[in-house]
Amino acid sequence: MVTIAVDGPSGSGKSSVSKAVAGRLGLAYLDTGAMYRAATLWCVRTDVALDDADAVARAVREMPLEMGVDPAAPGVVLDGDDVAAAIRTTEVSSAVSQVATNLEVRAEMKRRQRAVIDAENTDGFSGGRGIVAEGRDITTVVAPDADARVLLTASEEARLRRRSLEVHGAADAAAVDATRDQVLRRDRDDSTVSQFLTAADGVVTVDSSELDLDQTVAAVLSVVDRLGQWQA
Ligand SMILES: Nc1ncnc2c1ncn2[C@@H]1O[C@H](COP(=O)(O)OP(=O)(O)O)[C@@H](O)[C@H]1O
Ligand SMILES: Nc1ccn([C@H]2C[C@H](O)[C@@H](COP(=O)(O)OP(=O)(O)O)O2)c(=O)n1
Repeated sequence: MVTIAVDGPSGSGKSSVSKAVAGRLGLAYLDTGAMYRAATLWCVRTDVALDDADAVARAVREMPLEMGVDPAAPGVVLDGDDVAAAIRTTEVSSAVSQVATNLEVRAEMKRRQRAVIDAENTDGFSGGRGIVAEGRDITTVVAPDADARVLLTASEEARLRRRSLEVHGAADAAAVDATRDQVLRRDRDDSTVSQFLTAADGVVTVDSSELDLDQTVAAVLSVVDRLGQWQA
């Protein structure tokens, strides 16, 4: 059994690369960013003011969230409702840092994420062969004991271009400008509570600026091969 931890800034390729790595190795996949996004949506839907830190923490502790861990179809179910699309809106992207910088929320998320990681590393009905978990603090806080820890980076320009293509279907100057807030401002806010811009001790950096998706997946797989003391 194995845990692979992947952190990095917005648009570095964490989700697409981690899903592909999990698929290739037959592992489960946990998108921890989706959990913070779901927490933000939950506050919005239950009329909790995002600037009321205590109320947000209380709401998140009670949030009925189920995270799917199949890399081919990682569902996000909030109070029985499939919110996979609803958590990707610009409204949620713009607001999520306010929830993610709440330290009580982070403690609750760490507890839930750890439970998923441990379940996937336990023999039994729900247990599998291991998991790839990605986010901002997986290599440092949630799973510093992971078998392989990767910081996925890319230049600001590459990250803006990718996100712009994804959200607006174009990467001209206007589209890139419209993406700045949800990439650069968000990273600035998020980096006040997590270290994902530089690699912590023992974490291997993979820079994807000049790589395409397949090359980035291959680079992460080679880190896992090199560091992994486990049997595939
Ligand atoms: N190495 C890469 N080269 C080109 N495009 C990439 C690469 N990695 C990711 N992408 C694309 O960039 C976009 C953002 O990737 P994503 O995995 O959502 O990043 P993150 O989870 O780090 O925010 C996606 O459309 C994805 O297909
Ligand atoms: N482990 C994590 C994962 C995400 N977050 C926060 C920071 C991000 O702004 C939001 C959303 O994360 P997500 O990975 O979906 O962000 P991207 O748009 O893919 O870059 O959650 C966090 O604080 N800690």
